[in-house]
Amino acid sequence: MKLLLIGYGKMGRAIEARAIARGHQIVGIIDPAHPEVTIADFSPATVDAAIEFTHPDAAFANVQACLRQGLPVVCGSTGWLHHFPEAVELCQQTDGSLFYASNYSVGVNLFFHFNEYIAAKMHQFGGYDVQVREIHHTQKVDQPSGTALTAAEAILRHFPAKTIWRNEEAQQPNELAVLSERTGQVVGTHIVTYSSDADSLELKHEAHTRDGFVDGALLAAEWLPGHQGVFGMKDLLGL
Ligand SMILES: NC(=O)C1=CN([C@@H]2O[C@H](COP(=O)(O)OP(=O)(O)OC[C@H]3O[C@@H](n4cnc5c(N)ncnc54)[C@H](OP(=O)(O)O)[C@@H]3O)[C@@H](O)[C@H]2O)C=CC1
Ligand SMILES: O=C(O)C1=N[C@H](C(=O)O)C[C@H](O)C1
Repeated sequence: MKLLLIGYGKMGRAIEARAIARGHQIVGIIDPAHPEVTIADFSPATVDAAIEFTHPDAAFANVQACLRQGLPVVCGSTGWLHHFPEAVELCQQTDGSLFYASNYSVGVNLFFHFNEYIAAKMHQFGGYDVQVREIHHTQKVDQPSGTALTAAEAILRHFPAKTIWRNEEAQQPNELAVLSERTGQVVGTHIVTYSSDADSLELKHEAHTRDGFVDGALLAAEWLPGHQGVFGMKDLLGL
């Protein structure tokens, strides 16, 4: 496949290496260090899919540019989802292809799946409180992490005792604490803890390397061309 990389940081470089090893061709790299190359230079004739891992402030404009150019786009950037409804609308208007996941690792998507199940059961049986924690490297600019927010939003949907999340300790019983920690080079750890006076149940995902994110993003890029609309890992993995 002919891939356009948007963002050439930790994820962009790791995706480049893995993509080439899988036989793909990198036809362009969009990087602030080379402002002369822009998304507008590419078209469906030259690109099968774009893969976007940049920055919360840059992602939406990049997704818009891809959709306007008719490029299927796989986006992994976090911290821009307040614009997601606009991205969905533009995707519909342009008959485009957009794939988004706050976390591309298969393990995390199973973690999301089981978290939804457990949240619903905990609500049904009662007696438990719940908290989300995420730990990442100190270069991460957004908090809470996109992954923690996906897990928190699922808890709000399936565990109605929690109606709102906050990025600190809960002050009221209806508040879901989503706690963030930044330390060292931690790739990404997410923990959901359900606790009662009697016992605790912890669901934990710990990324050891970025390989899981990279492989998932490449799988999405291989799958997306030919699929029109807005998709996520549930579509790809059949969850
Ligand atoms: N969904 C998932 O599975 C995962 C998501 N992420 C998310 O992906 C994003 C990137 O992560 P990561 O690679 O670790 O971050 P890095 O900071 O290592 O890399 C981001 C890169 O994007 C560049 N950049 C900034 N603005 C633009 C722009 N307008 N166009 C093109 N490139 C730009 C930066 O350049 P410069 O430094 O010059 O500004 C930098 O090289 C984050 O939002 C992170 O949360 C990360 C891992 C997994
Ligand atoms: O910035 C990161 O590194 C990561 N970001 C994503 C997030 O915000 O959830 C995914 C992963 O945890 C790594």
